[in-house]
Amino acid sequence: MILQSLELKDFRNYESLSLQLSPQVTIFVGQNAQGKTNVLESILMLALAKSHRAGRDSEMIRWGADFASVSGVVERNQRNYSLDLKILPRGKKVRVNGLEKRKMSDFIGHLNVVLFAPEDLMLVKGAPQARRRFLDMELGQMSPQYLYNLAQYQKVLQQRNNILKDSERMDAGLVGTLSVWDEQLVEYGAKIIRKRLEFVEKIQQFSADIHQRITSGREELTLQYKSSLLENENCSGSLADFFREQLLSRQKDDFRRGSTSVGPHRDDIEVQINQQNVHTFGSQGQQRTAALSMKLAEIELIRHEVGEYPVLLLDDVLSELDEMRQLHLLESMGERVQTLITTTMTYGLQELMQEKAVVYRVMGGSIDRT
Ligand SMILES: Nc1ncnc2c1ncn2[C@@H]1O[C@H](COP(=O)(O)OP(=O)(O)OP(=O)(O)O)[C@@H](O)[C@H]1O
Repeated sequence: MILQSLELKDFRNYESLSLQLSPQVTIFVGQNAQGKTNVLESILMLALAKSHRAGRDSEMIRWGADFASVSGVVERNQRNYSLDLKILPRGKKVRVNGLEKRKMSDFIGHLNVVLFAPEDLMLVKGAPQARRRFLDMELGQMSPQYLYNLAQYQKVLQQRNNILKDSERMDAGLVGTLSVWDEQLVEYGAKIIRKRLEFVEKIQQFSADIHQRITSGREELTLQYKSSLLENENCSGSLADFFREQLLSRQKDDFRRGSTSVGPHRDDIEVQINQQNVHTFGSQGQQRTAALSMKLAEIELIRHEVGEYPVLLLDDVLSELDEMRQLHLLESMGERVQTLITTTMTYGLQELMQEKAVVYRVMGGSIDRT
């Protein structure tokens, strides 16, 4: 799929911006804090209606403005879709081909993106939270149902944790509602785990192939979804039954900690190279290569699932990779994947890409073609 054009109004440091994008490579060059990442963030908003870095949506409204808007035209399956997203101080409004959509899930998924930022190189080395985010971002844009289940799960989890934290100050009636929250937590949680399991199995195949290519066959990469709820050899019932049972048996502890100790919000992906856990035993280089393989696998998985390549967003990441890994990244983009790159480098990359890239210079919230 191709994002043909992008228009911003009062988004971050852009008062007004209108851009045509190359179907192949577009490079945004500029010094720090000029607005390069803001452009990629706005594209992420068109894809996911969610930013990868803003705590609250309203942070993206240009200071002093009433609202922000992001619009773009996406070509997929030989059809064009115009996507509009308006960010208000409270809430968002979205339209597809001019028609307002009440449910975000009817908007998300028209544009698929894979974002690769320097922090993604910590995907394997970093905390489990980063790997859960990886799962949620990709599954979320491929499955509106997953996104819905996740949002419901988070809401219920929050309610349950509020009860656990404040039980002493609450009346017994309210504490007694815990079992109602438990039931909902089990319902949404089991669906999330099943979907994540399926996703990890699929992405494992792609990332193993890519990793083998990058390491010239020396390393075998395996990914496994890890959840304490999947270790239920002694329980003959379903995943939901085991989850329910675990919530009950850990209830006392959970009250003491003031939080819920079991569920998909505690799960992880175990990454192994040649049967060794890379998080614990891998070298820095192995951890970075494994992360690169996982991100590149996302591109292939989306193509496999939705029938077209996603748009690849590379946020200042090339300078973080050595030449060999850079080459693999650029190779896998090839001619097939529309790619948008931000960089502070004024040499090297441009020379490498000059023939096929459209290059924009970014300075203080304005963009000029070079
Ligand atoms: N809501 C907002 N309104 C106006 N300006 C904003 C807003 N939010 C962020 N900015 C400005 O946007 C700029 C940061 O832009 P961005 O994060 O895109 O930088 P960048 O060019 O990617 O830099 P780097 O190379 O350091 O990552 C800062 O100057 C910041 O003050």
